[in-house]
Amino acid sequence: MTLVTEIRLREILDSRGNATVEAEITTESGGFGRAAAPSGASTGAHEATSPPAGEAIAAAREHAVPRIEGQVYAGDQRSIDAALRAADGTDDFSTIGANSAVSISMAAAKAAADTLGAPLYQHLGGAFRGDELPTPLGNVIGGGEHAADATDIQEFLAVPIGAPSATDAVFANAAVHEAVGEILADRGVPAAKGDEGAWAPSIDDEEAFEVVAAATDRVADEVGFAISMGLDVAAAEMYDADDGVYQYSDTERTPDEQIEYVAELADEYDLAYVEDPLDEEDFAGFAELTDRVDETLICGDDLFVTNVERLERGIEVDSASAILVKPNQIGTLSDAVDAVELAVENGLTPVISHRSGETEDTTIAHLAVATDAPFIKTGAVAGERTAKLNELIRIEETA
Ligand SMILES: C=C(OP(=O)(O)O)C(=O)O
Ligand SMILES: [Mg+2]
Repeated sequence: MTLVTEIRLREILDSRGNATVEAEITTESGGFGRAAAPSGASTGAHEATSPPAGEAIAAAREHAVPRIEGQVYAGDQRSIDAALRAADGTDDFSTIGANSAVSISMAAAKAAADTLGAPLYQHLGGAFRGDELPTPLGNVIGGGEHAADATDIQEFLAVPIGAPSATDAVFANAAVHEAVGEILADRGVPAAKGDEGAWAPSIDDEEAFEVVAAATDRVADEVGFAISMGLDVAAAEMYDADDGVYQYSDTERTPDEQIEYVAELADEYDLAYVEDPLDEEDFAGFAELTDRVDETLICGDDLFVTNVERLERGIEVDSASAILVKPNQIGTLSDAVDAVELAVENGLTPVISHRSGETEDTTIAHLAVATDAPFIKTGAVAGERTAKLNELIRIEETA
């Protein structure tokens, strides 16, 4: 039986060394699930609220735990997530915290899978899910809010679109990361790493494009399949709403100039993917850019924040061709899956994603496989990133 008998909550460390929430759930027949909440640095203004871990845990113990223990079945994910919403009583989880909610939601799914003796992706995706595995987007150079004194654009991503398998794609991204390190060294550029394990050199965006293009070309030649480039501009972080301009280190761009700039980059570098090219309130600007580019996925992260209401707004005006899905942006697995389903019904590509602050938790690898998402964004190297990538390799072996 999957009746939840016990929920334990504790503070653990995330990859930035901050406290985050970990949940453990035990079921009546001894099933066990453990999950932890990630945390963002370049968070969207419309994300669910995550208070400090200690406060979130205290609130969840008071409001949510008594409503679930002995009363809700872990295998019934919708009921678990409805109980979390009812316990919280707000739209944005500001009572118990999205960090408490998402860790309990994910731990329940894992406890149910354990009780059933099934892998998590199978429990979440069911027997008749598709058999495609997601292609990983690997962050190889990063700046913005994820590193000091580095690029303006937050993420330069390797996109191994021609990889014959997810495993080949994972290794290709790591090879691009290594090649970027070598090319930077050849140029005499010292580089530490940012929050997600990507190189964080003190170079301008133009040089980063050159370096990543050289690295993807070099590795594509070695592995014999196509590797494109992608970006997360995280443009909301550089948008100055008072002046109505995007602030770059060396220049500023009006919204029209920003659209022009990103469209030119997409053309010049054959970008397969651009996330958050414009401010999180600019549904119309996103739509203009999506219309301008042919081959480039335009993805909304801060724009949609995994929220079906914001996604509906974007669908009405054709704002984007892809949506980033981060379970902790919205607070439960059910809400995240609803966003994936609405996106797919309307022709948008779902991209399941990590946060810049992560743990060893591997739920998103299973979620991506369960939902047949074509892409997963979870870094290229660093332990908390390879935890998910290695899980994908294991899943590919058995799925
Ligand atoms: C992963 C990202 O960063 P953060 O978790 O800081 O929002 C992102 O912006 O896509
Ligand atoms: Mg983003």
